[in-house]
Amino acid sequence: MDDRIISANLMMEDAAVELSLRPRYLAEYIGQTQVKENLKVFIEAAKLRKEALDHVLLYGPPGLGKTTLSNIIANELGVNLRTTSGPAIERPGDLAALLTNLQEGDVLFIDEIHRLHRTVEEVLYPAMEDFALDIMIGKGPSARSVRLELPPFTLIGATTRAGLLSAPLRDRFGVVSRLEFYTVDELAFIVSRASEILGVDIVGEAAREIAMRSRGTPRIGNRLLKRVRDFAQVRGDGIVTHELARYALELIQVDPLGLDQIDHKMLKAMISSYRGGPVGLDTLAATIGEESQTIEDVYEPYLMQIGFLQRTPRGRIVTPQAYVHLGLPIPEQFGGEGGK
Ligand SMILES: Nc1ncnc2c1ncn2[C@@H]1O[C@H](COP(=O)(O)OP(=O)(O)OP(=O)(O)O)[C@@H](O)[C@H]1O
Ligand SMILES: [Mg+2]
Repeated sequence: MDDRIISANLMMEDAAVELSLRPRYLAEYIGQTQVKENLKVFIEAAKLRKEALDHVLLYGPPGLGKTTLSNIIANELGVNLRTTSGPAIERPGDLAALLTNLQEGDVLFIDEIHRLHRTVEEVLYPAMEDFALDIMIGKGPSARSVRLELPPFTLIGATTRAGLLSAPLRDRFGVVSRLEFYTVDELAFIVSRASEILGVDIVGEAAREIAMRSRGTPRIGNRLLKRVRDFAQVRGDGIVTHELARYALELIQVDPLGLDQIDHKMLKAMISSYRGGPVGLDTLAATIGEESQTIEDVYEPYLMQIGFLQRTPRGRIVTPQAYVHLGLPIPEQFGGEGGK
């Protein structure tokens, strides 16, 4: 079970708070400037032409704001949003029911769109392209297909794994946007905004301290803020000072770059047992008792982003920067002393 405090995956305890912290309009959506600027134009243009916005694919690691952005797009368009997810649509008929219930211009949001069933995906093609459903009536030789018109709509698909999307599905999205990890400044802003909404008294340096340890991910920033607030209330006088934030983050074992004990364990195991790599993904997974896919989608992207891990055809390798961060001597193959 993935219950690490630095996990970017949604946890039960996040759900209620996330709803209240979710920005509702583009102007409140911090960061992702490129994606936002483009969307602003496309939304404006669709509204001017009184047409449905082109289909949008949002991809990137968990917790970066894909669901949030989908809600915002519907709000900005002033249309309804229907939400579902790839695995929830079991049969083509389920999708047909969703589609025929849409009103003109509505947004249908399909989360985890890479997990759509093949047969369902095929129904989606004509729906996306021609706003039509092809329905088979009857069986055997007398079977025939009837075409049903749909109101023009916008499909927004979200995925952490764009690589798993079939080419025909990917090609049917007019707008494809990749969400990036947030900068420390952006995260500090997000944490400050969340503090205001939650009524947490926090100083700027503390918000920044939390931001630095949030792995570029708003969901983690908001979660760390809640934990730090607990310490401020129980061990302090309710005010999140810089010292208190540092003290709390140290106790919950999230280091200054946002790595936890498991990251440390993984990197150290790669160094001590495999001389820093290359190590295959499955070996790595077995070493830390985590699923390969979770490592690949959730933990590794950040470690690569900060330059601690590199992916090579033969496996993952630990970089010199990681040795420095862990306080270990840089090995000879990187021109270091190798602990001699
Ligand atoms: N740009 C942003 N500005 C402010 N807060 C944000 C932003 N992006 C995300 N958040 C916060 O982070 C939380 C998580 O975002 P969201 O649920 O949209 O992520 P997601 O990409 O859909 O994750 P998953 O891949 O797990 O579905 C939101 O509830 C919101 O509070
Ligand atoms: Mg989501």
